[in-house]
Amino acid sequence: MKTEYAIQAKNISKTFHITEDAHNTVKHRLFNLFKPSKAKKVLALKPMDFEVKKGECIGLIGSNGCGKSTLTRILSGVYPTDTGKININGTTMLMNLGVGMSHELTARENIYVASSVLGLKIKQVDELFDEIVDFAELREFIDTKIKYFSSGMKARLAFSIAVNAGADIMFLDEIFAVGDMKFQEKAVRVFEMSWIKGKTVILVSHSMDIIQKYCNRTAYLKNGELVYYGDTEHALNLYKQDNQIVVEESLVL
Ligand SMILES: Nc1ncnc2c1ncn2[C@@H]1O[C@H](COP(=O)(O)OP(=O)(O)OP(=O)(O)O)[C@@H](O)[C@H]1O
Repeated sequence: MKTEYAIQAKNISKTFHITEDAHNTVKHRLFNLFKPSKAKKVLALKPMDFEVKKGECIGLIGSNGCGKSTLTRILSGVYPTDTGKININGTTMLMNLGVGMSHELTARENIYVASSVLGLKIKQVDELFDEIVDFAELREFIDTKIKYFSSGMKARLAFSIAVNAGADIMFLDEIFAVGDMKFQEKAVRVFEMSWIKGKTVILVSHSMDIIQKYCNRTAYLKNGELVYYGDTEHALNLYKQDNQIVVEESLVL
């Protein structure tokens, strides 16, 4: 039987160009007259191939700044890739703190915009609207601009839209680390359901337990490089080995 892929990415990479010490205030300019701003390149993702089969739940692990969010943003189309090619088979939704939603729009407007991006018609959004609002538990704030929302409220709204509007491929960036305890429990329950329903999930998490529990394969990133992609147990072991905490003997009581 032919394998069906949700994501096929070949030779993708990303470099960010940043300027350090931009002298954009008068004070800054005066004190730095003879010191030009420095341009710097950050190679956030080294060239890599990345494939996800339909219905898989893939873990993405690695230390802070190793490129996990950059990879999910490239695969979900938020950032263009510098090199290579990406084939996506289905609708995608990236869930992390409010990415993909407009801060100047209300929760109601964001529901309509995000759902239509996922391919729903206005009538379908009308039908799902109450379910999305109730699941997110945000009825009171439905006509509030989301720039006034807490990070947990934004994450709840994004999660509820994705789950109810039915994105085929979900990028969940630390989704279980936001929201209060009650919402986290609900998110876990729904997550298990959505997964069973055959959705494709790419799960970014610093929680080894969550990765171990849900992911059949895991990618381990280190300094922008994909050092391992395969068996979850093995990926977690490599990550743990690289991050063994050495406690100085003199500090041990
Ligand atoms: N928009 C951006 N502009 C410039 N540099 C960026 C940008 N986004 C990320 N970077 C840099 O790219 C590198 C990878 O960042 P990324 O956010 O992908 O890491 P991460 O693995 O998701 O980290 P964390 O676990 O802390 O969330 C870092 O060095 C970061 O500073």
